[in-house]
Amino acid sequence: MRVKVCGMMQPEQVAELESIGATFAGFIFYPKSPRYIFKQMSLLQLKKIKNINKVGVFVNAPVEEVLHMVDECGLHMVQLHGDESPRYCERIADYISVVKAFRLSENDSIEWMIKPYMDVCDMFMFDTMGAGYGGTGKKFDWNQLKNVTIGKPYFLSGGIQPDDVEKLKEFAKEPSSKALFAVDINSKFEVSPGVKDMQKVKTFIKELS
Ligand SMILES: O=C(O)c1ccccc1N[C@@H]1O[C@H](COP(=O)(O)O)[C@@H](O)[C@H]1O
Repeated sequence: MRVKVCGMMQPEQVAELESIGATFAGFIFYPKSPRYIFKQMSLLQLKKIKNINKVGVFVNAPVEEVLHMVDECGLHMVQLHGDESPRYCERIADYISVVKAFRLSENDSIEWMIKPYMDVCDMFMFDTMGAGYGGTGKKFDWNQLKNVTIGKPYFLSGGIQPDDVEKLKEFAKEPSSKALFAVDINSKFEVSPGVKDMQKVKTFIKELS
């Protein structure tokens, strides 16, 4: 199973990701996040990272700013984690692959939420609704995804933790999980915001593969 390690802030830790089997590194471009990339990494350091797919995570940022960062930092994919409209996603998707994140509450109709985005995004992400926009460390009920036709590859996110490996393997076996593209990990693997426990990340990826 592919793994995206999100909220990376330390160049030395990013450098390790490929060799331990991660597919994507996520960088948060949301200034209000404790994982805001430019708190600990310079633009030049980010530009120099070449050995892993770089995903930029944005929250309601102006389109021009997102596209500027895509070019400046050499991003491979953009994750839109705010309240971005389908038209907004479409404008970004003209230039780069777009992952639209949906923050789920109990009883949300996923089919209804994703429908307007179906033709304007490349992939989806499902995360947990909470205070703020992401990095809540909380899980939603994955059963909400059962019996839903997602129709696009998706990332499973929200509070995924080191001891979730067996649960994830079981989830991936469900017929309705065939669109599961990758697992997204973040705050539950941290020593402090933006500083990952790389041993935990390594063990998780190894056990999951
Ligand atoms: O991590 C953040 O600070 C953040 C801020 C704003 C938008 C998105 C953010 N992170 C994303 O949230 C998911 C879930 O994180 P967690 O596992 O619940 O901590 C994470 O993978 C990021 O993509």
